[in-house]
Amino acid sequence: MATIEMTNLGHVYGDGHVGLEGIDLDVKNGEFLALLGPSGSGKTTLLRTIAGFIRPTAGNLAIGGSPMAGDGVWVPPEKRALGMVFQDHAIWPHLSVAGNVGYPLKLEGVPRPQLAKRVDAVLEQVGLAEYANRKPAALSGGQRQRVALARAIVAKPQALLLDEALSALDEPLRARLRLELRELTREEGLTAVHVTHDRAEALGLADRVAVLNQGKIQQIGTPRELLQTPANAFVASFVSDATLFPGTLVDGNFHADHPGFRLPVQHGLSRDGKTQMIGVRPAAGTRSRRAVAAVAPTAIRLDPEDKQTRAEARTGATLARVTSALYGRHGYETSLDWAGTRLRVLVHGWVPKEGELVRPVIEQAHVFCDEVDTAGEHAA
Ligand SMILES: Nc1ncnc2c1ncn2[C@@H]1O[C@H](COP(=O)(O)OP(=O)(O)OP(=O)(O)O)[C@@H](O)[C@H]1O
Repeated sequence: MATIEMTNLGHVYGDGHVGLEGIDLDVKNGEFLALLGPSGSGKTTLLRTIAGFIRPTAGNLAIGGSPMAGDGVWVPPEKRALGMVFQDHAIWPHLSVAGNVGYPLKLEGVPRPQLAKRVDAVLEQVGLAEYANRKPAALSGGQRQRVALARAIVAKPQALLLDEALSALDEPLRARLRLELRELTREEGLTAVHVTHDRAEALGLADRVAVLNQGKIQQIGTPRELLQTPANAFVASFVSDATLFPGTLVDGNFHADHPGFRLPVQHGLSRDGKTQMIGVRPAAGTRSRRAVAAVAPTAIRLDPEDKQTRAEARTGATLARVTSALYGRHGYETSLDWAGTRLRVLVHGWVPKEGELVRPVIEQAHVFCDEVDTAGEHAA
């Protein structure tokens, strides 16, 4: 277990592609950190840079307080004492389970009795004690991934690096391994960095999550912080499925371009009531500027179709039409067409029907300045 410190870390690939830029990230001792982001955001590049498979073109990396890369220092991967698990559980088919798990210790020249003891202990931890003599071909996908995990931790690495390690597994096995992985890293006090594009997995598993986009960190925070106080429109949209509404901020009041958008509370931060407008940071001396409001699916109430909504529709009010409603664990995940904007809403207590006319009531929005370009890109 160790800290991992990155300062202004960057990597430009040989063809000029920017993989990472200006990464400042400190992973604490024993912390479980998830790297989350869309495809091509730099998650794998960052993990491979920590592992030592990629040499950064800028900045510094230290593990356990020792410099690994930067300022003329370069420590190769095999000298970094890290455990790695990949998506495709690269284990050797010709070795038994115990042979696979003990391999890193054998390379280190650990004496046989000591090696056998440690292998037994780790196999016990991952629930494979009875499978020590089996060949990988006679194991299930989940069991093979447990072998890969046992092999990664057997030599007590400084940190565990996981690259989409659970992504190839089906639910509910994946959910079970997620829990086991968390328990195991806690028991061993392991520092872990886990790459995933699965938001639920990152939020459910990690102490903190670093959200990446286009090679840069957008926000680092606890799952709660990312959901409650997203740093920008990208994070709100990617992490919470927020719908983005471009508009203008005039003297601290947000005016959306969308004809139906209303924020009941304007001017500032009213955190006490249900209706909030958070995160308005108007630039000094600027009275009017473009901005974007991010509205999470949980921050909108839908009033179902009734006499009143039908009457409103006749008078030209901007109502929304339900395009789909999927039953989920937390309610109906509902998509709507709201005057050309695709709106996502989580509905409780009633079942929205396709084609139904409903009235969206926005209860909370995060408003961000300076992000109209990003907003345009990510608006649904
Ligand atoms: N070998 C390479 N040469 C040039 N560019 C590369 C190379 N590998 C990755 N890239 C680019 O670097 C950026 C980051 O890629 P990376 O694989 O780290 O993203 P990722 O977030 O892990 O994506 P995914 O979830 O699809 O695996 C992308 O724009 C990608 O096209």
